[in-house]
Amino acid sequence: MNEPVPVSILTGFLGAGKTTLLNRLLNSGSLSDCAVIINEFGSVSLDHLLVEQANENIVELPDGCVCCVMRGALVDTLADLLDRAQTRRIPRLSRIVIETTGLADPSPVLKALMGHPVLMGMLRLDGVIALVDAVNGSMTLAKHEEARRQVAVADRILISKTDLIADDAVLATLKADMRALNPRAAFLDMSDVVADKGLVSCGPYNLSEKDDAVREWLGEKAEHDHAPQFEHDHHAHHHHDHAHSHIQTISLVHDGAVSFGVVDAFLGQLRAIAGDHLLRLKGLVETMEHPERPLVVHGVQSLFHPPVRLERWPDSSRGTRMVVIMDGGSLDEVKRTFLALFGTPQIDMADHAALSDNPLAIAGFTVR
Ligand SMILES: Nc1nc2c(ncn2[C@@H]2O[C@H](COP(=O)(O)OP(=O)(O)OP(=O)(O)O)[C@@H](O)[C@H]2O)c(=O)[nH]1
Repeated sequence: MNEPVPVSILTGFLGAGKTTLLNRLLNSGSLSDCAVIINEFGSVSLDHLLVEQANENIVELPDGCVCCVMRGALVDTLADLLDRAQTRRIPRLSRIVIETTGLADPSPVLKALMGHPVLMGMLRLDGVIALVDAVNGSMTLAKHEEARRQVAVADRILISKTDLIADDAVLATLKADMRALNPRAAFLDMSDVVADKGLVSCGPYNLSEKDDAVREWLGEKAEHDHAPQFEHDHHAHHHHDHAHSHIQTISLVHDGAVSFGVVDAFLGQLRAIAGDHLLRLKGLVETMEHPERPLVVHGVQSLFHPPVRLERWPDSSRGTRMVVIMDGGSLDEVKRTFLALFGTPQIDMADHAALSDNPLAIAGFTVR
């Protein structure tokens, strides 16, 4: 009988750096005999395009958040991978890594796996690795229950974007916030970690080392009624909260190339329109300046990363595909601005020149 295949869960709030870490692991060869399951929130999926390697072991779950509606699809995908490995249609798997969406509470995923006796005969739940962005981390933990749960269930917490933090006190506060949620997890700095197999291998997931609240979420009766540091409710459907909250997503698509100035103007306008409501922007853009090298844009709350260019298009589509995720605010305004700037004429709407010549627009970016 084959040894159970370890399953690692990679979690972390929107834009924390999960795909960046996966790319480092894939490029270092550490995941060569592993399968990677990617789940994304938003109907235009980009993550699989931003993962720099394409092979049959990288599987994208269809649109939807794995913690809510996608648990059935996850179980089917795992069963299919195991079947393909057993029937030697793919090589034997040494590990499966599941990347959750940034809005996922990982506990229902863990619970779904733990509660599936057939799968658990063939799989072994290994570590939960949570990524936390040093720039937005404390604010995100304060505002979003999903982020608190990601930290609480983790065995290992990787802190990303420490290179962007000038003040050590910010990091100290973040670590204290995370300690309050998870007293035992190891903290690692993303800029120090070696991207090898050891990073995703934490050893069997050990519930007895977890906080009472975590054991309760995972269905193990806890001694106490609640743990005060988590403002979670005990309603059976707590994990559906984000589906009914103010979090909304929009996909913006445009055919044909645009100038870099248009992209720059749109990013400036987006910051102004969305303000604190913006959780995430990511996109691939065909620019007139380098049509063969797509521009990748990333915004994570108020932090906009410098756009980068990919060497080539990851698939046969061209043009612009962007996803914007907001917590409240007006997606409609974002859409109208996009249509105006990207050159889709609309009645009663400012045109491109009026918007891009706006003296209040936020100053631009340089492209790496
Ligand atoms: N400076 C810096 N940028 C980082 C670091 N980690 C990630 N980023 C940037 O953060 C942005 C978002 O990173 P992703 O890897 O796409 O984040 P993600 O968690 O996969 O995002 P979602 O799937 O949307 O939740 C990108 O522009 C990355 O280059 C880091 O340690 N330092």
